[in-house]
Amino acid sequence: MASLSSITNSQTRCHFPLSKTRPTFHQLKKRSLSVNALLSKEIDQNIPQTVQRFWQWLKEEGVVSAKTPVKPGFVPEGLGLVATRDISRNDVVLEVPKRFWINPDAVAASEIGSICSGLKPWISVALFLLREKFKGDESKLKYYIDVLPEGTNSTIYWSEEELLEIQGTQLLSTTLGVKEYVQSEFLKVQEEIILPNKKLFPFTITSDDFFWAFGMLRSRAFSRLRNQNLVVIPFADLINHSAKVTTEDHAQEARGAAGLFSWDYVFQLRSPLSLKAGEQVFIQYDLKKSNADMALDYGFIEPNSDRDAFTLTLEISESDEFYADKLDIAESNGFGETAYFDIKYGQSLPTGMLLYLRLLALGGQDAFLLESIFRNKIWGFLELPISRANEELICRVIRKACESALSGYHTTIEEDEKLKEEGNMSARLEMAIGVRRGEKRVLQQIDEIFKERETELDFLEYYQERRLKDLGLVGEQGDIIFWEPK
Ligand SMILES: C[S@@+](CC[C@H](N)C(=O)[O-])C[C@H]1O[C@@H](n2cnc3c(N)ncnc32)[C@H](O)[C@@H]1O
Repeated sequence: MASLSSITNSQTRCHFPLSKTRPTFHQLKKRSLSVNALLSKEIDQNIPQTVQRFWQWLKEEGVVSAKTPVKPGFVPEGLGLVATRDISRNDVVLEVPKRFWINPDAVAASEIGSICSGLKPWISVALFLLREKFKGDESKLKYYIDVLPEGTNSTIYWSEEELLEIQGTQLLSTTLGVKEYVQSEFLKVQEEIILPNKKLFPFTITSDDFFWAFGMLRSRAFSRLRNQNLVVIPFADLINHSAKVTTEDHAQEARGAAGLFSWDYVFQLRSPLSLKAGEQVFIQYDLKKSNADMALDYGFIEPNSDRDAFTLTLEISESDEFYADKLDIAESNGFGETAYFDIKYGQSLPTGMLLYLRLLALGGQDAFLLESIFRNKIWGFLELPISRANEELICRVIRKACESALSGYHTTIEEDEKLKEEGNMSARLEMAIGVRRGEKRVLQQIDEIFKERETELDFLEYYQERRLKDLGLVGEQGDIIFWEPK
């Protein structure tokens, strides 16, 4: 669903103690749970007034009608959409006309359009959302804003104590990087837009407010629509995620009825699964996201290991005597000075990773391959082992990196598993344990791959041997071929 990865995707490692400027977490709004089987056409009376008013507003605006087969309900994931009758797979469950969409176009057409025109899209939408929130009764989106939560379990809202639970993880460094980025964007927008335009922003916007808006966009915006990279769709954004859904194409823009007599673009959501009345409608937010991404963006993770991942960052060192040649080769083959490889649990190493590693480790007697006469062929050579020394160095460096990363976590996999078995923990601690266990499992998997490779070093075929074979000077069994003079 929301894939605001373009906002930032920092891989930088940051360290404790945390910066003191960190914003504090908004308390999650307590929204009591109630039944999820909402079979009547009217909304359940146990549901808070805010949700009832929102539903009423949607009806008055013609967004929902007797034909709409879903309505808001309280579910374990917070608010969600519940089927009011049986729904077949691919049935349209809701349509929201364009005039309700919250996106950069809506900002441009609003009172703050002219002052937001040079801003990053997400910042302009965040300001718009905040302004609507502060306008209260004056806002035409009031009933929608009233049903938005005060936060999520995203790691950007975790306390210092909670963040200690993800010590040593990539999730921690990404979280701190994102927080630093959002905070600096806030200070900039405060100075350049908010404070100089008191008439348009006649209220105080704090860093916590800005983080709230960022978290809402990150967890609720749809990003894969045609022409729409960042759009929040009231009502549609009540839909929750389920791992049971394995397809992603549930949302689309279509021409449809935007009122009793008008037609416009509508955002259309289809159910990926067939459902019985009373069941919750789910979608798949993003198949590609790791559990760490899910924790940061949405504030929940999946329990299975499919989303366990670790990003390996490899870099051509400027102090490498062959820096310029290696960089040239990397760049000619779609890489750069730094390369990021997302390694997933249970999957083979990403394409290009071994080649990039062999390039990084190239030196000594193999350095002749860096000469310009080999420039067009070198990437092909790197597909297979170059020399024992090269392959051995790769194994050593990677295994050492895994060992060092593994030593940065404050618990072992076994300890995490024991804690998990004991159960009875907060959602955030459960996420922390899941992510740190997942990262360690991937690191162990990487270590295993290179450990096994170390045992094969004597049996691999290297560049020189292949070359001699190509020239017909070595037989398939490695025997030297002699020529008898005729
Ligand atoms: C697009 S909103 C969905 C509506 C939301 N449940 C609400 O109460 O407003 C996304 C947020 O819903 C929650 N959510 C969605 N799917 C979930 C899941 N499978 N497990 C836990 N929380 C989920 C998370 O807080 C997430 O950030």
